[in-house]
Amino acid sequence: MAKSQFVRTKPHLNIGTMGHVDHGKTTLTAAITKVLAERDPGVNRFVAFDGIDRAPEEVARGITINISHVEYETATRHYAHVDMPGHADYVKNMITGAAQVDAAILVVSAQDGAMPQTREHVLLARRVGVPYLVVALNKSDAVDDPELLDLVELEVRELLSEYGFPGDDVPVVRVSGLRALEGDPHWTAAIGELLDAIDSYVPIPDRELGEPFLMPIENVLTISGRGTVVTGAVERGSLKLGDTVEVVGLGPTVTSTAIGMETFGKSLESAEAGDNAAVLLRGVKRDEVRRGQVVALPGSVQPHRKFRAQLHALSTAEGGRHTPFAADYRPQFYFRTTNVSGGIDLGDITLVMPGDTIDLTVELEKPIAMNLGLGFAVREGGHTVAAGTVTELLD
Ligand SMILES: Nc1nc2c(ncn2[C@@H]2O[C@H](COP(=O)(O)OP(=O)(O)OP(=O)(O)O)[C@@H](O)[C@H]2O)c(=O)[nH]1
Ligand SMILES: [Mg+2]
Repeated sequence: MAKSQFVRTKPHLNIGTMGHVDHGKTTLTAAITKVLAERDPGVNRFVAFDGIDRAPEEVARGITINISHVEYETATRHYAHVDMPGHADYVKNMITGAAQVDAAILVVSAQDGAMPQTREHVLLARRVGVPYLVVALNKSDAVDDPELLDLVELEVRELLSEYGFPGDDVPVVRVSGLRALEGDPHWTAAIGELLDAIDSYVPIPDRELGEPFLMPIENVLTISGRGTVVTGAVERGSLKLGDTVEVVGLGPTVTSTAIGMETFGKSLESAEAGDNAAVLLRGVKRDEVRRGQVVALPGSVQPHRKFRAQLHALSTAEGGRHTPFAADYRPQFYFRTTNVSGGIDLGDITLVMPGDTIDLTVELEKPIAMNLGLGFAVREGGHTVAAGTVTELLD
């Protein structure tokens, strides 16, 4: 059965919900799809709360992409929305997902105000380069006192400014995901206001279409009778059907040709930066490629193990360590869609205190496809303890 063709009619943006555990990210995501499905049922589909976190489903004889994304359209734009979990595992998703979002909806419960993970996520959004934040002051139905809402709003604006976001200008919209899901007209209109704020505040991103193609691999699938498919969000550049690509990182570089492409179940002639794409690779076996590698224009990116970086050790208040670390430290380094352990050389520095920003040399156990400016996170025991940027390639 032939797939329908993906038609680019509106600019496409990637967006996500982030924020403290239980502040209502998933409820809000469901509410957005509900409000838009009612507004424009021809293009939008309601995704209920329990439909948002489900595992990827296989499409018979087709190519499946990462379905933890929901898709919707406003009057002017097409959005892919990823609902990021609020627990400690968050950062891994942030690096695989939010590093590629064009904006994030910071969900803050009006009942609780900014909490430790709200702070941690704002900091990480800054570090991994999320360019725009819009605040959903959720659970506003549960707060009767408008002065209390003003106070929470002020507190969130200050927090944003503290981490270099324009706290005075960021839209802060009072919403109730729960009441909107229940169909309450006041809170349904509030979701509309939030979407309007996103449409008007977040500019259409400059997609780096002129850059060499690069897509980090999130998943590898086998389509029986057709071959191996890799999925991910295109980071930069574009890829046409029939183009030659290299799969780089973690092991030997593999050369192949893109012989099929899809996005959200529709076939693509060309995958562009910002697209969630599935790419069928000719002649590649299932075990030759894996998550954590990148698909790239041949010769445009090399695997590296050794590099210089600027590193910010999160303060204890930002969710970081309680104690300093020294040169014998061997944590996990999270790049794009994978993590690798590595050792560090601190030069003259003996101890790195929580809150310090330093320059250091890192040597990874396995090579990662790397360019200058690539961001990474450092985690130990399920917690993010530092965020860094590659400043020099040493091998
Ligand atoms: N009163 C009220 N409760 C809400 C609202 N939104 C969510 N809740 C409730 O808050 C709880 C958490 O909601 P979720 O949407 O699961 O929160 P989350 O941020 O996705 O949680 P994690 O993914 O676990 O971090 C649920 O019991 C929701 O029913 C709201 O607007 N008003
Ligand atoms: Mg959730």
